[in-house]
Amino acid sequence: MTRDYSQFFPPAGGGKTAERTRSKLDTLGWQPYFAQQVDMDDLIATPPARVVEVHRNGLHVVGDGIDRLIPPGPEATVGDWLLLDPDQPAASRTLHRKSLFKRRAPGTDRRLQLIAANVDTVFIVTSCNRDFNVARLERYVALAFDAEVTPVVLLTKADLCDDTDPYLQAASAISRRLVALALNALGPEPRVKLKPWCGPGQTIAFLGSSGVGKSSLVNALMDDQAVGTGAIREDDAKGRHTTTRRQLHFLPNGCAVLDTPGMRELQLADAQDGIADLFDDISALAGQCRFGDCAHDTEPGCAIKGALERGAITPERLARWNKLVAEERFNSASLTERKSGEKALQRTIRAIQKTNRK
Ligand SMILES: Nc1nc2c(ncn2[C@@H]2O[C@H](COP(=O)(O)OP(=O)(O)OP(=O)(O)O)[C@@H](O)[C@H]2O)c(=O)[nH]1
Ligand SMILES: [Zn+2]
Repeated sequence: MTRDYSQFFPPAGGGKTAERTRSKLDTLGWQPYFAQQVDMDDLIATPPARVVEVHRNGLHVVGDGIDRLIPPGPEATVGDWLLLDPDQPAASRTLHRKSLFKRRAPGTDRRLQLIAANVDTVFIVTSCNRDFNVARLERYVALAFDAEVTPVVLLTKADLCDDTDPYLQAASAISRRLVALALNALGPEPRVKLKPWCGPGQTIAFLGSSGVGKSSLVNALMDDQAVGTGAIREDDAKGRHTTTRRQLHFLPNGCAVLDTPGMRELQLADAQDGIADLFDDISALAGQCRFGDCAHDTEPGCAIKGALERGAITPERLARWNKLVAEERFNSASLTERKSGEKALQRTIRAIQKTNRK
């Protein structure tokens, strides 16, 4: 179904303005998915604005003629679209998301931590060298599926590698739904090869270990407008905000790049649905075991063991599935510990700040 949403845009000042509004919003990543959630009255009273940064003291939002900090209130993260209530910004409505990277904090409250919203494509970056690791790639692909974001695997440093085929084959074998490309992250190649996912209005993000070429790729997409690497720093011990770059920034062609510390720290925690997607064949088999709590070990009527014996699944893939499931459990557990550690640290920092103010 295609619909013309132009009617939803306020015609204030004539057609030219409406067009300008639309194109400004388009370059911020406004898509029919969001437009169909609002009617004309909403749009006039509460113009759309996108969250480009989350600060401790509020949300930085950008829209057509909007570039401001609003107080905390809306449950939103970087990449979210708000209908900005000009009189009561804290009461602005968050539109339904196309996709969401999140973490569920385990423990009693199981609070949801929102990492990044409305990413269209996530580039999972690794290099054609010893960084390459199928198990790690699988983990990232599971995360992407869980977030409902399209994953594309990028194998960088192809220029330093004699034969990229084995890497490409191993990466492509992870899922039928996965595209994998080998390239040189430096120079003009990324602009050409990544074009299908980096058009105006698209939102992209990068996942991968340190040193694989994520910043180089962004720089290459920026033309020659260099992005300072390491430009984002966390609040320092005194609680001063030292971020120097927006977490959602825009390429000259109107493609949005989402880069948050949270994205870089994403673990497998809560990628359960993604794992099920990635190993849909094995997950389906697990559901057919005679016992609901089958450990796929010595139990009679185990569908997974049966498939293994028939050669329908390989022992290697089964081992990776087992490992992912185990890691997922481990990560969820260690997150609780990490969280309580963080809270204790924050309490200490606050106590120090208080003493300093006296
Ligand atoms: N020859 C070659 N060098 C590359 C390629 N990609 C990255 N490099 C180099 O590898 C180093 C690390 O690249 P970065 O872009 O900083 O890697 P990163 O993933 O952003 O690393 P972090 O910022 O630590 O997360 C730099 O010296 C790059 O010039 C590539 O495809 N070919
Ligand atoms: Zn079983």
